Amino acid sequence: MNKISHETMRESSVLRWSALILVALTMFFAYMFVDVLSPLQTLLEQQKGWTPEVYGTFASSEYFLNVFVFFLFFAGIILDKMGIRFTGLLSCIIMLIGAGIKLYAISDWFGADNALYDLLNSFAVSFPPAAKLASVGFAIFGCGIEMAGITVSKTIVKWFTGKEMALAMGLEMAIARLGVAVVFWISPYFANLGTPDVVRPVAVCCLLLCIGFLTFFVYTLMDKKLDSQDSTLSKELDEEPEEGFKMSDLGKLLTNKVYIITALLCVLYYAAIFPFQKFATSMLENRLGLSTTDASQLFSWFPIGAMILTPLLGWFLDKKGKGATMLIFGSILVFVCHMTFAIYPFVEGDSNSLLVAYSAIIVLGVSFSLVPAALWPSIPHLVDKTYLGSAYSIVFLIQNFGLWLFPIIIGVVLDKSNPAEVLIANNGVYNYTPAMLVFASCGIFACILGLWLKAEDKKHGYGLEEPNVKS
Ligand SMILES: NCCCC[C@H](NC(=O)[C@@H](N)CCCCN)C(=O)O
Repeated sequence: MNKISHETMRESSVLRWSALILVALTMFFAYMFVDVLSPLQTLLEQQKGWTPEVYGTFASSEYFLNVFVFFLFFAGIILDKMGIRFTGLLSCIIMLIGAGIKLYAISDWFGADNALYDLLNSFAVSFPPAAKLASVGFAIFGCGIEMAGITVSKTIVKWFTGKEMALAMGLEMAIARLGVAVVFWISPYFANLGTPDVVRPVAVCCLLLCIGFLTFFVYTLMDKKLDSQDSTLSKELDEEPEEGFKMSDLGKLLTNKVYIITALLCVLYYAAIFPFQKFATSMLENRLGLSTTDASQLFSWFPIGAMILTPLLGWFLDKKGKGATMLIFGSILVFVCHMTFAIYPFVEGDSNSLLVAYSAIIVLGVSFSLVPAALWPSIPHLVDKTYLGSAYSIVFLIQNFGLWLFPIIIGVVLDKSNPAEVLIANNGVYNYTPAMLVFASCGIFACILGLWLKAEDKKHGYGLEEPNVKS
């Protein structure tokens, strides 16, 4: 009798974790690109005339096509139908195209003697042509990075189900956070290398994106081998082939109450994080009177804190569970941080003020570990794996709507709460209190949804409070 081997590459921890590192590196470089301009808002205003409103609209353009052309919706279907290798490579190519356009838009090559420049300058003149074209590039890049995000999530589920799934997701996010921390350091550094210039750091990050493409390409070789091992194994075990994705599965998703609660929690929570990240450097400059470099370095402790804690909390979730409880605590902490920046009477140059600011940023880092570490591994508990790609894509789609809307809201709130005459009277220092109150309110609503989710889990037993590793 032939002996059937149940071993696939997934059973080798070295190969499993190598696969994770390869896809995580793609996300590392992608996240660097996302925030390359975040620490340079002040320089953008001085050099390119991008007001907070222009900057806010540019920042939110990352999500525009995902939300309004439903790109993410199609990305989920493409992922479920075409698989990880095709979707992952496609997403990298889309990111590179978008990044190239953004680089061109802010460079000196795109200037007044250019027909496209003149065309973009012929309408909505308060929005500079460079910002318009950069927004188009960023919107295309946004399609790529979100498509890559759902592909990577599905990849992790593929390799780690029944194993250290939350730890793996936590580690992947930790590597992405490291990208954000690194870019908050190197972006002002490259910008100020010689004559201050916003183009240099963007060019560097474009090059790094190419490395991300290569690491994903290497991963596809492993993925192909794993698929062939899986199909040989199912033939040997005489298993029925898995049912593929059907359009009717989307209906199942959208009528799944607990899945929708999770998606709403996700949009509210992340609205208080990523849009805040776009304004954080400027907020710290204005609230504490710090230089761009100091504000940016202070803020970089947020992704660093999240980077250290997310895998640890992922490990905790694998071993002990308590996912829904983690979502509730994380939401409370985001509220605490934003309220601190909204109402604490910060004084320029005061060491207590600096201590409070550092503490609030660390609290935010802890929050940003608790929620992502628990949220993403909870999705496979709520839906069938045949439409997991679509399940991730629809959560991302709803979340992207919030990520698109909030930078615009905050830009408008900042402009309205700082009319020109008040700004002049305040020596150009922006009042950030109303904007921070908007962010804080998201934390409260997310917390309420977390409590609801926990109650539903208790009633129906989805296993959100259960450990992932089955011993
Ligand atoms: N495998 C990890 C899944 C998601 C991680 C999550 N990312 C997102 O939610 C993205 N849709 C938005 C990224 C926005 C960056 N501009 C995360 O916590 O990073």
